Amino acid sequence: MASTEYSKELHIALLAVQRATLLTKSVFHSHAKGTLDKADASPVTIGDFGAQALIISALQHNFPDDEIVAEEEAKDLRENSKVRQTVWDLVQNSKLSDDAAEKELGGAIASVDSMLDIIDKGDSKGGSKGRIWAIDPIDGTKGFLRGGQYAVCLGLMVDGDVKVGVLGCPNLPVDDSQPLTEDIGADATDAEGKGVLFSAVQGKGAASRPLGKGSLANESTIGMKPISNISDATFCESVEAGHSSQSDSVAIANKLGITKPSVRMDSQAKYASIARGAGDLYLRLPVRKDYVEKIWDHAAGDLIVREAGGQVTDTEGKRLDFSHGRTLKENKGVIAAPKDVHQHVIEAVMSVLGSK
Ligand SMILES: Nc1ncnc2c1ncn2[C@@H]1O[C@H](COP(=O)(O)O)[C@@H](OP(=O)(O)O)[C@H]1O
Ligand SMILES: [Mg+2]
Repeated sequence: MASTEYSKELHIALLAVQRATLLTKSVFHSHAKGTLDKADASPVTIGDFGAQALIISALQHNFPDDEIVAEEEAKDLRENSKVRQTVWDLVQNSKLSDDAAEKELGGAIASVDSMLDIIDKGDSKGGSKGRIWAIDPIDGTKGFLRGGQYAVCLGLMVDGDVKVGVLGCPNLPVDDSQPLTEDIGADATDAEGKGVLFSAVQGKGAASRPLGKGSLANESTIGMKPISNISDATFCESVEAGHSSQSDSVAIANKLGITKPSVRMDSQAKYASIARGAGDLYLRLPVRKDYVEKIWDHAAGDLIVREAGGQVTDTEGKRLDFSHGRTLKENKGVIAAPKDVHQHVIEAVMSVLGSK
């Protein structure tokens, strides 16, 4: 492997996200087949803890001095021995079939207690200094439960700037050119041709590759689709009406002359989908004034879209600012679009939101 800046970080992040995404898929299957005791805990809880443990253990092995901001803490696992055992069994059985890759990630976690300590390493306050990884072990909780879209997300920030981003999207099609539809992920977990790892390094472009099961398969460069006429654009938004205003998005679409209905999907799969040109715009329009977005919900997707030729800002046109701790407290909502139409979209967004 050529050693350019952040190439080791990218390589480890890809393998760590691959291993964790495969774990979440196996939880979904065991749950669907009834082999996971439903009384124990929700499959999201189990998948979240397992994926977070696997990613942090890989980061600690390779980058022991880095800080980590992750969504979960081990408190509930420390208090519930049955769920703890379920997660521990799963983590022990989640190995990549490529032994060399598994070794690069540091191999198995030593004990159940060290697994709990590893999960709790994700408690960094974040901030504007140093190397900080942001992890969302299962983003799009609701999508995961529906058998739809969800993503395993990992980003590296250095001095508040995202340098590396990786998204594991097990239910998106491998084929970058497949058009975006709402049911793309529904029940697709086992289907052929699903499962993608997206990645980007600052200044080096964005790529996709099949999720696979062993060594990392060949990557393809991805890029946003040029739009000659904004009225032909396809936009994505959350499935959850509580996460993004679906009435404001209709008004913004009208203003831009967009007639196609939105494509609704959960998770950062939205960022990935527009980055590969399967859709054009991603609108996330605040519903509650007091909600602050979390950095782990955006770090990887923000970089992947920008490296694919897009611009990502909040609803006022300000770049997402990852230097303020665990949240994006200086931003409201997200607007992602190809660079050359982004300003046009922001004007429509500001006009609709400003007139409310
Ligand atoms: N009121 C709100 N507004 C915006 N986002 C919210 C929200 N409440 C929760 N979220 C975040 O929205 C994420 C899912 O985004 P999306 O709607 O794009 O799938 C959730 O991540 P998790 O699923 O990891 O909890 C959660 O962090
Ligand atoms: Mg999330």
